[in-house]
Amino acid sequence: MTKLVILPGDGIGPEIIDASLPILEKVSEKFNLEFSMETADFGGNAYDKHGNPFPDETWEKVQNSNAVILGSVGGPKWDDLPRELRPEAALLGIRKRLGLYCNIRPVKYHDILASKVVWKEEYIKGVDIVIIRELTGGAYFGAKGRDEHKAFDNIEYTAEEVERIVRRGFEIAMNRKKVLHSVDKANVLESSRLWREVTLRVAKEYPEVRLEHLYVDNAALQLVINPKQFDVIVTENMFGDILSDQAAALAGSLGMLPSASLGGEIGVYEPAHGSAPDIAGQDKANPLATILSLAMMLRFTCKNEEAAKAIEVAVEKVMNAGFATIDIAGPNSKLVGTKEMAELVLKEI
Ligand SMILES: NC(=O)C1=CN([C@@H]2O[C@H](COP(=O)(O)OP(=O)(O)OC[C@H]3O[C@@H](n4cnc5c(N)ncnc54)[C@H](O)[C@@H]3O)[C@@H](O)[C@H]2O)C=CC1
Ligand SMILES: CC(C)CC(=O)C(=O)O
Ligand SMILES: [Mg+2]
Repeated sequence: MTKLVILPGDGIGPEIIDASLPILEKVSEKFNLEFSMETADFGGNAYDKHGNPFPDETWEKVQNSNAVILGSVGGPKWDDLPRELRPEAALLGIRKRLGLYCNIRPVKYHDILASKVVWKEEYIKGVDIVIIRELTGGAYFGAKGRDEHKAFDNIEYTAEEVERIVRRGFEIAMNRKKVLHSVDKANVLESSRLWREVTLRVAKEYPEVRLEHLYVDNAALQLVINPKQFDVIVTENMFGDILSDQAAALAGSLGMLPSASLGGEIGVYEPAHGSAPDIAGQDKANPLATILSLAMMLRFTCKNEEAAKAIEVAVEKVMNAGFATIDIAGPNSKLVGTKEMAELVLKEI
């Protein structure tokens, strides 16, 4: 029995979660897997109800689970709250409390997106990148301060924090093309100099892996002009946050990017995107990032590769049949909404 806690969150969170969960029921029947599911308040809606974006009851449920399925949090309604009460504080909080230092964000180009992406097909066909983002360190968690005239957010990393994430990078690279790009800003930042030193030290244990270092500004450029050179990218928290949104353009939309946050006993699975207030409540959101995050849960928490693949293949089939939500639709697409897209995937399983 896999105990799941579902945190729908804010904005498009509840609609993408509602649409996607029936797929898990179907997978559980087909592959004889047992799940229990409990829903809990988290994010802006939790603040409205409890005065706390990450209520104790939610934390209790999370601690008693094997995995968390998260929609998305945040929105303009909560933007003026003090930092510790904002929905985003709950997100950072759950990552830190569960020790989820390793965020895996796969980015894949599908041929069907040719008319949607801005690249000529020869530059992008075959793009298949895994971004490994450090998730519990750096500027989002370092010392912060503010007075009338000054504000700061420290980028802080220990050698141990760098080593464990970089090691994940090498391990994943070993199982793929044995090429690892480490992204830093070692020409300017002390934290990046440490990052690079540790990476070079760990690299000695993986002589088969070709290691390349890139400064983050150049990495942003290279992702646009020559994305096919990348296979596995490992980087610190904020760089990974920014580069993964940028890389989502290679997959046609943020709505195509799933993620797994790992490192402790309990994994969190969530789309890489946010709560998309601009399209919330309109049945427009692409649920595929969430659906593909369920596949990652089956792979990493349930260790059931067959079930994970079944979801990924079903998504592929639906896309190949020309169905698309508006964010990935081209002139010849069959336009569908959030619910219908998820139903189509379900039918393919
Ligand atoms: N993991 C999380 O819960 C995250 C939460 N946020 C929060 O979300 C709120 C909105 O942030 P934004 O910067 O606007 O980022 P966002 O990721 O919510 O949206 C950026 C753009 O991508 C589009 N988009 C996002 N997901 C989509 C989907 N599934 N299908 C189709 N289009 C999609 C949106 O419509 C928007 O145009 C903020 O409060 C932010 O703090 C942002 C990122 C991650
Ligand atoms: C609150 C942010 C760190 C969320 C985000 O942008 C992300 O995890 O990608
Ligand atoms: Mg982000």
